[in-house]
Amino acid sequence: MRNFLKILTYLRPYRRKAVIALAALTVSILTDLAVPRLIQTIVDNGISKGDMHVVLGTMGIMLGVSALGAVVSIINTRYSVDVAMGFGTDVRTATFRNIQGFSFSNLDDNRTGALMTNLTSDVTRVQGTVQMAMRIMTRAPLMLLGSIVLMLVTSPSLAVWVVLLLAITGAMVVVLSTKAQPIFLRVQAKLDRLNTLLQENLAGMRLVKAFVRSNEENRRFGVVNDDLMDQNVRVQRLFAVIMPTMTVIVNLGTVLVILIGGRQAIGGTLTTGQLMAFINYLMITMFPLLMMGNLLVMLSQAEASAGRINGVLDTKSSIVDQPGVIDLSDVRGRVAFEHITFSYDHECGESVLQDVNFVAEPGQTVAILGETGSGKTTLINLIPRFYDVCGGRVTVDGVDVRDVTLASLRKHVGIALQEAVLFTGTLRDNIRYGRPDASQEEVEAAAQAAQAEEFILGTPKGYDTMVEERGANLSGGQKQRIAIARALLLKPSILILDDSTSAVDVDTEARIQEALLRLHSQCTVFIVAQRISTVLAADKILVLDKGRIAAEGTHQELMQTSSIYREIYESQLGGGTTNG
Ligand SMILES: Nc1ncnc2c1ncn2[C@@H]1O[C@H](COP(=O)(O)OP(=O)(O)OP(=O)(O)O)[C@@H](O)[C@H]1O
Repeated sequence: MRNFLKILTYLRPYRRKAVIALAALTVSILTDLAVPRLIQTIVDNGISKGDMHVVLGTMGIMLGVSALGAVVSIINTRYSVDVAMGFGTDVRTATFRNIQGFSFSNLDDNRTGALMTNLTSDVTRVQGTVQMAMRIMTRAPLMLLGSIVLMLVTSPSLAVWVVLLLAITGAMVVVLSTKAQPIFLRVQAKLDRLNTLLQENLAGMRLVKAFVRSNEENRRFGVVNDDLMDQNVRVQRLFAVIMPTMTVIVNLGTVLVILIGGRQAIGGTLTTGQLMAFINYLMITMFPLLMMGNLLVMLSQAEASAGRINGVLDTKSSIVDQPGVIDLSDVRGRVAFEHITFSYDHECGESVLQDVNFVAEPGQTVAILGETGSGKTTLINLIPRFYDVCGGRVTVDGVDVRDVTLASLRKHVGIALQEAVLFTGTLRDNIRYGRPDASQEEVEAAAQAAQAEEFILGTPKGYDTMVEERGANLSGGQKQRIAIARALLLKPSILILDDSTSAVDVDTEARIQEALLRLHSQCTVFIVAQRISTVLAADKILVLDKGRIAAEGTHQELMQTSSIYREIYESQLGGGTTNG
């Protein structure tokens, strides 16, 4: 229960409402417990003695008690719903906010599907359990206690038998729910797997179709879905046995009470009213006790969910501002890599970058070339400090990127990521994503430089055209140009284009480069490229090979000095233009 109890700290703002809900619950229990005693009075003092006044008077009290019971029940439900919903919303918000603070490395460690499950079904389950806790879960033990006390007061000798029966039933409930617990946890695990599979499938539906893998996907889904069904069937089968068994026990208990109580009543040591009260107490005690079985299972599910939520909530971003760091201001754009070693492994095991050294002077265009997997994206990700290095340091204007605030560093770095991610909203909103206050003129200027304006104005609604989920209504090249415009709008001192013109035709790419040239004096540009035509005009070309800089220089220099570069050049442009 450690995780569930820990997450209950989020109940703190709702303490007052929780107390009201529990107070209302206590009154409602008292009213429930009063009814059998009132029936006893009606039978013993009214019907047996032929006193209609007692019958009518006690009935009046019963009605009043029932009405009070109904009112406090409504109050209890209202307040417990308020508490549970508020609690659930706060936990969801806290989890979401913590995920927003995740570093790239934290995101690498957490699968999207699992995070989605945390934010949806896990939070809902914990929230549901809190609501149950304030209604039935507290009710059951209190009811049990109250009934036992009242039974002992009514007839201690009969109560002893009933307490024995309750103890046996309680033990059975614990045994059965302990048996059911692992099955319920397995159902949960299967459901999580189904969610992850569904999410992956729906996100990649186009790929599934393109590769004609629907049958295989149907089979995969079928396996997981059948698995879930099997587990659910096992749970239901267990319940099919548990519920009738419990009913038999309740009935046996009633028979026992009638047998022993009947004898006492005939012998004159127990009144008929007391006997009836006993049977009623047995009923109102047994059912909450049986329900405790379900509640124990619910608690263990909530514990598992709370464990997963706590896992996310306790994850601290691996990239944070160190104490005493300053804001980076007035950036000129000199970027230096000094003996950089980097690994994705938290323990800095296998290196992806090794002893990388270079300097990009303000206003220079630095192109990074290299075969796939050579470490190009990894290298540029170190400039905005998406990851921390294992050795060496990355500096901007001579300052280590770890010695300035993340927000101020990233404000000066515009980046168009390898995969152009767009959000639902208008094209304008997407371009303005990093600077929502930008004017229309600024948006247009950025779109023009990114060669995006022509296609934007070609759409019926222009800048107001809605982008569908993940930019589904745009072409790859259009998405890339919006992503470049988005980066340019920041007017960054350092601009990073990570293979972000790969889906754009060569002419458009050349026009984007011309526009970037005009920005030269204001901005240091890093271009990761696969196409050599993209890098010919760069002030400096870095050729990466298995995480090391294999060659560095301008196009002309590299044609003289680097065989790897010459090979790439020959293979792509083979004897064509040598401008640059
Ligand atoms: N998030 C990550 N976690 C672990 N390993 C990674 C991660 N990202 C990249 N790698 C590994 O690091 C190496 C360099 O990857 P990187 O993406 O930097 O290459 P790249 O040169 O940009 O390749 P491409 O041209 O295909 O984009 C690869 O071996 C890759 O498998």
